[in-house]
Amino acid sequence: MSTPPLVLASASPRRRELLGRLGVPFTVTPADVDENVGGPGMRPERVARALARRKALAVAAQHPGSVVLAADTVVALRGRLLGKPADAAEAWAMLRALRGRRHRVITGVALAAGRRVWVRHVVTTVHMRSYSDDEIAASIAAGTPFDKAGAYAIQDPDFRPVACHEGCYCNVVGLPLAPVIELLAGVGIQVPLTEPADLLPACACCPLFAGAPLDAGAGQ
Ligand SMILES: Cc1cn([C@H]2C[C@H](O)[C@@H](COP(=O)(O)OP(=O)(O)OP(=O)(O)O)O2)c(=O)[nH]c1=O
Repeated sequence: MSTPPLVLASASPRRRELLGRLGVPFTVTPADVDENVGGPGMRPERVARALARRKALAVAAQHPGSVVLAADTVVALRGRLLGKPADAAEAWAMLRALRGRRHRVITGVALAAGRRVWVRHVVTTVHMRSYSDDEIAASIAAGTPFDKAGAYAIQDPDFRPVACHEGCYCNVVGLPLAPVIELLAGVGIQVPLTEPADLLPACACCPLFAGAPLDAGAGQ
């Protein structure tokens, strides 16, 4: 049986690069959806899952016969949801609120085939270091915050705002590969992993990338 074509429903260069590392062929069609979902009290997991689902189904409607992968990343700080900052003032507020504290990053992942859709999510706990106001200003001047949930990039080689994280690193960058591998297998797309025995239970994808920084980096 031939495997269905795979479409990544994303405009994110980071998601494109992470999926590319799995070695399965795919094309890209960004999803254009309303990112407002639920009410103010909605749990971050539900928001990330609902938006990933919405993106996958929107692009699946344009690609009958393909399977469509989409994701959505949100940052949750003490019950508040931080999305992408609208302007420099919002980026300042987010980076000051996150400074020296712990928060959660949740990415919802959805795979759609026609009108069927499967959804997963992954949570990573991130501890920020106590960076200075000058470092925040430099990051904003570089333009890094504006397409990132929470106004930062864990992969930013200049700012390096994260002290440490627990769980999946790729999840923070925008695409946790363990559930992606599982969902693709479910529709008959096998990822050519060579060393599955080496994968850690806490994060089945990060060891694949040890020592290999993202080319897409922080700014793109
Ligand atoms: C927290 C964090 C987020 N991000 C990025 C991942 C996502 O691209 C973005 C969150 O926004 P999303 O709305 O999840 O995604 P997007 O609009 O960039 O792309 P698309 O919907 O087309 O797939 O923030 C990082 O690159 N590094 C980080 O450390």
